Amino acid sequence: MIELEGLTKRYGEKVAVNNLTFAVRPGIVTGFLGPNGAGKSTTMRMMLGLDRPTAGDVRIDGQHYDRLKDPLKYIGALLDAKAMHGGRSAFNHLLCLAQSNGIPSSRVHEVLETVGLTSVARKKAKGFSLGMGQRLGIAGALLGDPRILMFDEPVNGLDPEGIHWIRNLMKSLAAQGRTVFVSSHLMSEMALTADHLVVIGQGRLLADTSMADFIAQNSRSYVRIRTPQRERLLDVLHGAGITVVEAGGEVLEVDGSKSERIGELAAQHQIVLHELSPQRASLEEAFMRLTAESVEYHAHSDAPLEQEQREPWGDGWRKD
Ligand SMILES: Nc1ncnc2c1ncn2[C@@H]1O[C@H](COP(=O)(O)OP(=O)(O)OP(=O)(O)O)[C@@H](O)[C@H]1O
Repeated sequence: MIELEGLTKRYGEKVAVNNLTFAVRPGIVTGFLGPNGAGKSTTMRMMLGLDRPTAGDVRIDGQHYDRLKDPLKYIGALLDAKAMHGGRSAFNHLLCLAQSNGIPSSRVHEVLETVGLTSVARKKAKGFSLGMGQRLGIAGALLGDPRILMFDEPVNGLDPEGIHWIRNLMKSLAAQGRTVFVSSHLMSEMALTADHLVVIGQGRLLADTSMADFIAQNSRSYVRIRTPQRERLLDVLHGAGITVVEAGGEVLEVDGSKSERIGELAAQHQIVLHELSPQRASLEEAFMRLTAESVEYHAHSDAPLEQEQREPWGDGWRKD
């Protein structure tokens, strides 16, 4: 379990993390979402004692990170896959980590096998692709067989097979009762992996809820209907007190989840339906809806900005 209490980090005037209170629980995968610059990496760094909070507290199984004896046995983390000595082989990189944390060297072979790097274990890490580097970082996180795992953008650079592998790995770690905390900008992937979500924007907590509730609370659910007998169906639905949004052509939309009722009414009145499908927004839509106001950097695909609106980080970007 990871517990945050009023966690705050300021860099000068900038409040990177603002009074965050939440718990990351064992047995499930918790996704950590937020737009660019929301404060995710800063929060994760504070969890690992790499940044000191300006205020508040974060505890790993009830203790501060810096009080943990052999911390890799409590919490394993992948923050930056490139943060390793490129001149060392994968094996030696892991061996150094193991030796400095009281972990038997036999464990190095096990984790190399788990992440699929056994055949390149003696090769220098600087020759590794981004995906291989991610796998080596994950091996380091698993080395101490910790109860808590934290991954910052773990699928970055992985091919589809690698993405599938890490999804299953995270799910199986959670199924073993471990605490799994993972950030990603890949919403479709997060939707398949996480059971619970913590969402932040501009350093503040925006949501701490199950995946299903998050999507339900931040999106419109409706039924999409296609019929060649549009006018007849409209009359029937109006007669039954059902409000219809007309989407053009053969398509009608009805807010809520009334597909059974609509299907029954259509059958009663012998109206042909070509489609009757309940629609639920994707995690991506729900996320964009919730975080729209806390996105700091917007790309504009319309007309180019006037010169005076441009900012030094590049054409087409504007800080609101
Ligand atoms: N060392 C630092 N000094 C000054 N400002 C910093 C520092 N580290 C982070 N920040 C600022 O704090 C804010 C949060 O940054 P952070 O990297 O935690 O966001 P993030 O959610 O991880 O973003 P991304 O999704 O882009 O990786 C940003 O505005 C960033 O510029």
